[in-house]
Amino acid sequence: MCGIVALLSNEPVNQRLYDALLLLQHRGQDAAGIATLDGLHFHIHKAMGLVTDVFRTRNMRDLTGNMGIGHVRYPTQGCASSNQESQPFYVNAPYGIMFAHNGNLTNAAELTQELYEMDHRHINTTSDSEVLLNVLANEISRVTVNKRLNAECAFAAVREVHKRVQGSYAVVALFAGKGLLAFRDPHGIRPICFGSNTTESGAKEWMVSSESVTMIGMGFKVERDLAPGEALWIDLEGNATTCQCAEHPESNPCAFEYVYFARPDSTIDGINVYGARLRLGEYLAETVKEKLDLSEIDVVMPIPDSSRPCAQELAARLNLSYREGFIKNRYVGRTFIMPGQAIRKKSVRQKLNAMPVEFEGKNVLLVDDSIVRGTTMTEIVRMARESGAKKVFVASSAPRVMYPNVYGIDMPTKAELICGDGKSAEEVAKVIGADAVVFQTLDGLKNALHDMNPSITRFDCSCFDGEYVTGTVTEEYLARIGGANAKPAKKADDEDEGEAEQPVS
Ligand SMILES: O=P(O)(O)OC[C@H]1O[C@H](OP(=O)(O)OP(=O)(O)O)[C@H](O)[C@@H]1O
Ligand SMILES: NC(=O)CC[C@H](N)C(=O)O
Ligand SMILES: [Mg+2]
Repeated sequence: MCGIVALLSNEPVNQRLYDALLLLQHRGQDAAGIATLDGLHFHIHKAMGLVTDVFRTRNMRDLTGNMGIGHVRYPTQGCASSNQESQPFYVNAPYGIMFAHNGNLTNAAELTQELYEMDHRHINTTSDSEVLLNVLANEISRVTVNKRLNAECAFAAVREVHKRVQGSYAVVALFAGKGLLAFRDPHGIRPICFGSNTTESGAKEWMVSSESVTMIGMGFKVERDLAPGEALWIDLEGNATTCQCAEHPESNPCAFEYVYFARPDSTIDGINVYGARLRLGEYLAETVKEKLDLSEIDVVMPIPDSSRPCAQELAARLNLSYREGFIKNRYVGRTFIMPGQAIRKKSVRQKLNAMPVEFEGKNVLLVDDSIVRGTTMTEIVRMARESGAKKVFVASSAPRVMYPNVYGIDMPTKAELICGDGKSAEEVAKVIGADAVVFQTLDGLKNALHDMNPSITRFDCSCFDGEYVTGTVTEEYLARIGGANAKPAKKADDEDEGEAEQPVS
């Protein structure tokens, strides 16, 4: 999952893009970048690291201009530890395009070859986002032969992109001297929304972002989500036009956004994420009631951060007491999206600390939003026992994660998933050392989300049920990415660290 943002204004945008990226930091911790457009000149700064580490005062000063885009990266393809694969990406023709992508293409290898042989375009990284940028650039070139780039041309190009590209994509692309294009894949797997604001001088400014929290946090009015397959063009005068570009759009938003990825204070496709997590707690409470003897449970505890709303609702429904037994170190980021198992494992202990006073002599029910590789829960159960818990039960607000995700969450192989070999809840309990484990049912997940927005009839639940909504994912593809991703990534420490300056706050 990455975070993308674009801002078009009549005032400088550098500081506000930085602020927006801070609000999207939970979507990607590996790299960050901002590109601004000043007249016909792009300025860009991007590097590995958190937003606060990447941007120094001198970088910010260089990012002049009243429009720009930003990106925080959580890699799914290509090299995880490369400055060159951090975004935004740039191509100089046609016009000069600065580009940021959230999602994952499932035909990037075929497209790379096709781009080289048919379109004579060279891809110089292993990032699927560079591939998508070049497909877009190629289609823009084709539709603008003897024409000036405008909304109509941009939409025609997006139609062609939909035909060639498979997978998930939410994109912002800034064209030098022309305007901003944003678009979403025909299944609407990854989120993207847009909003506006009227400045003190009366001018209208626009923001496009992965999540509504950036707009709310920065005083913009959320207009709406881009619909699946829809594109938005905003010209340099600030005139915005939208167009449905897909032949058969379908709304299949990613269920994992609601379970874990997105911020609870965002609303995606009409579903408030916090509300969805409470609802998941209601359904999970029903399953816990069926599977466990409630009289045995003394206390319900969340695993900070993401499981809190679910755990609170579950405790309330079951009339059980709710306590915080784990204290989170606020300076350690999200462990699931860290690169590499060793760092993830070490970080769980650094991030969470158990308070014996809440555990001694008690039977505890620990609630997490998901158990994916089992890294967190294995450590957590051990810590609960070390702190004096008698019995340790575990509940997950997501069903068993059994299949690779190919749409933007970095879990490409079954082998790395604790339930990838089809383990039952009892078998998982043995592996993580719990007395019992209860998973949300698949229907519980689907119903909870559907209740929140009945107009959406199918969510992308592929990592839970193995059904890939784009219909283009083959066994051969899954085998290929499993192999490719098994390659050890280059260590982040190998990169140039640059000179230290004061971060901008
Ligand atoms: O089974 P695993 O592979 O360990 O993955 C699942 C865990 O990872 C996430 O936490 P994370 O620390 O990333 O973020 P959070 O603070 O938002 O809960 C998620 O909330 C689970 O706790
Ligand atoms: N999670 C994402 O959206 C990743 C974007 C892109 N596939 C990359 O690996 O950089
Ligand atoms: Mg967690």
